[in-house]
Amino acid sequence: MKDTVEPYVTEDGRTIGGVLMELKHITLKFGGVVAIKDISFDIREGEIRAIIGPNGAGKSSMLNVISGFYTPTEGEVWFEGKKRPQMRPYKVAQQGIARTFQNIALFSGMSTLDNIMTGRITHMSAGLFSQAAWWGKAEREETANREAVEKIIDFLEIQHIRKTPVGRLPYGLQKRVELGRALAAEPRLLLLDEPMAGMNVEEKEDMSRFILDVNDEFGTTIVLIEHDMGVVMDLSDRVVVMDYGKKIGDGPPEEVRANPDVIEAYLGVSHD
Ligand SMILES: Nc1ncnc2c1ncn2[C@@H]1O[C@H](COP(=O)(O)OP(=O)(O)OP(=O)(O)O)[C@@H](O)[C@H]1O
Repeated sequence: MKDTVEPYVTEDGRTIGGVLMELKHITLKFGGVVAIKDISFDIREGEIRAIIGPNGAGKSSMLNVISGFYTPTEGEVWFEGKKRPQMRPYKVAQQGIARTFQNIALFSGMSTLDNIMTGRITHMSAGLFSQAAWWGKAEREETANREAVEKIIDFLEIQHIRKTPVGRLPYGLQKRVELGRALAAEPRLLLLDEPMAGMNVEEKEDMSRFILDVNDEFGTTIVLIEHDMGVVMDLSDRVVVMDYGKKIGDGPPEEVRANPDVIEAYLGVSHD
């Protein structure tokens, strides 16, 4: 099953396909600090892949390599069977990779609707000039974008706050709006940086359900960084474990949980 590159069906009926992204021998240095040391792993189509590890292990740095925000010092990123050349993050976004951030990065004075609309940017071809010249095209595009955003609002059950400035929303709902903005890009690969951080139990349950629903209903491949081990064990198909920039474990949650190196480095110490 998990060790083969053949597609397989999970116990809960989801199909995991071939390799979507491959990280090959990634090293990332910041001056003298080696944040990632020669790490390789793959991400398969349709799976939920978790990256865990103690504080400072290099998880966010790895997510930033995947999103194209950081260029690795050494190593290669392969996406859809091709080596990804060095490219700007917005180009990577256009390839179908979207993300949320550890600290909420929304426009607090803008409504839920408008914030999610900003996630459609990669689907907007009509620039300002062409909007003036081709009003009809821009209008059709606007309508299509509005429809896509409304669907996301329904999906995330946030109709009641669609007009509310997000700065006035409780934290858990702000995180849901941020997820909505990432979904608005209709990503093939969705990167979630600590989606449950700072949430209460009920908010975590809601967010877990939405992550599973996104994966199930849209077939979106998801990579998430998470500290809550219960959440990681419940949600993920496979887990990469990092410690001091190195990979010390990689496999299904139950296998990783039994790995002595992981127990020593991570599971044995308390977090947050
Ligand atoms: N922009 C940067 N400049 C210099 N050093 C950095 C930078 N970003 C990360 N680092 C360093 O790289 C290492 C890994 O950091 P990173 O934030 O990736 O870890 P993390 O596992 O995500 O940690 P946390 O769980 O605390 O978010 C740390 O030693 C950190 O100080």
